[in-house]
Amino acid sequence: MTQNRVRAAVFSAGSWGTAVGKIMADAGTSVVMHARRSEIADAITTTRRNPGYFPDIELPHNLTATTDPAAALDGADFLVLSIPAQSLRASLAAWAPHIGTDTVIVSLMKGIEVGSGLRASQVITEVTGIGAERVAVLSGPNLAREIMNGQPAAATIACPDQDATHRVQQACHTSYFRPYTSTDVTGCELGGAVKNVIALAVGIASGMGMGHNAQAMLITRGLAETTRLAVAMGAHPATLAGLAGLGDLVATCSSPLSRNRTFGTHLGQGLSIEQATTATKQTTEGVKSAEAILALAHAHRVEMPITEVISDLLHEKVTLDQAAAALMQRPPKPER
Ligand SMILES: NC(=O)c1ccc[n+]([C@@H]2O[C@H](COP(=O)([O-])OP(=O)(O)OC[C@H]3O[C@@H](n4cnc5c(N)ncnc54)[C@H](O)[C@@H]3O)[C@@H](O)[C@H]2O)c1
Ligand SMILES: O=P(O)(O)OC[C@H](O)CO
Repeated sequence: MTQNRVRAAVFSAGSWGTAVGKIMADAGTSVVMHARRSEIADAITTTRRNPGYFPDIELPHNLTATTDPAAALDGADFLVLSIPAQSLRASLAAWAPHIGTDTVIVSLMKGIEVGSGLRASQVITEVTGIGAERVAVLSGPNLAREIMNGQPAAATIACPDQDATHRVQQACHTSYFRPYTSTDVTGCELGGAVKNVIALAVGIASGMGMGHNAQAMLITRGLAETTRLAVAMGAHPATLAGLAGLGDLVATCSSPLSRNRTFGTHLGQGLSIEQATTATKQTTEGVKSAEAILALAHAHRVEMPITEVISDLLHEKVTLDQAAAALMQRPPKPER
């Protein structure tokens, strides 16, 4: 690994933040993680391990951590944001005064803000006043644990400014992580957010004892409704057939490592939403975002039957059996 003199501040030191911090450090970028808890920050800097998430994985020597947002952001070329989408607005408002005038913000978040219906990149531009050309998103089939284990993965980095996209690409390209570039921010963010809701549905089906036919049906029809919404909101359909769409959907819906799929499995097995939340522990974006995505679907007059049923289930308006019947008993129609 060669040092490239580029600096990245990664907020925060959760599962995906830690994995992307490691990727960037392995790519030669100097990384400072921001952790809320001093015991996590101290452990990362002194033991080169994150005891809260990956106690078994040694972190690179060019990655340190702090609880001080100003220190983390001092001289940073990139601010990488990886916190729950619903807490982005409040947290970023506190960090914004420390962001440099040339810093490019990279969003890793896969959620839609409840109430506003905004994607994370839109919340970022609204809160910071920074132009969209300095806000990139990174999304793809990226289960953090596999990447921490050094297994190969790829992602899409999207930003309207191609120079910014290429700089982010260089700062996170390693032997095990292959980033592609795109200008379709909307498509990447919607692909990442909606796949979480579809993964909840697949998990529920699996928990209820349904087989691979049912799961494949949900994945395929899930992609159809994701693409309908994304295209109605200005995305390119090819993005939804790429890493940030189909790729992420397949990984998340298939893997027991996915928190969204696992949460759904718990519900399908009869756990309450409260019990599933306790059992899942880490951020499960689909649970909150389902409602916001459904509101977008209504606003854009797009049919999203799976999202609608999952939103109804999460609001306890229907039972599991009623949800399954609601999908299977829809009027027959052509596939497209
Ligand atoms: N874990 C993955 O494999 C993965 C992969 C790709 C994308 N993502 C996305 O990355 C985002 C973060 O997920 P994660 O897996 O790192 O979650 P996580 O639960 O592992 O970590 C969340 C981090 O955010 C911090 N945090 C929680 N609430 C906060 C608040 N109110 N203000 C500031 N910080 C807060 C926590 O301290 C923690 O460091 C999500 O949008 C998720 O969809 C996750
Ligand atoms: O664990 P999940 O369900 O949040 O999914 C993680 C990543 O988004 C997979 O790409």
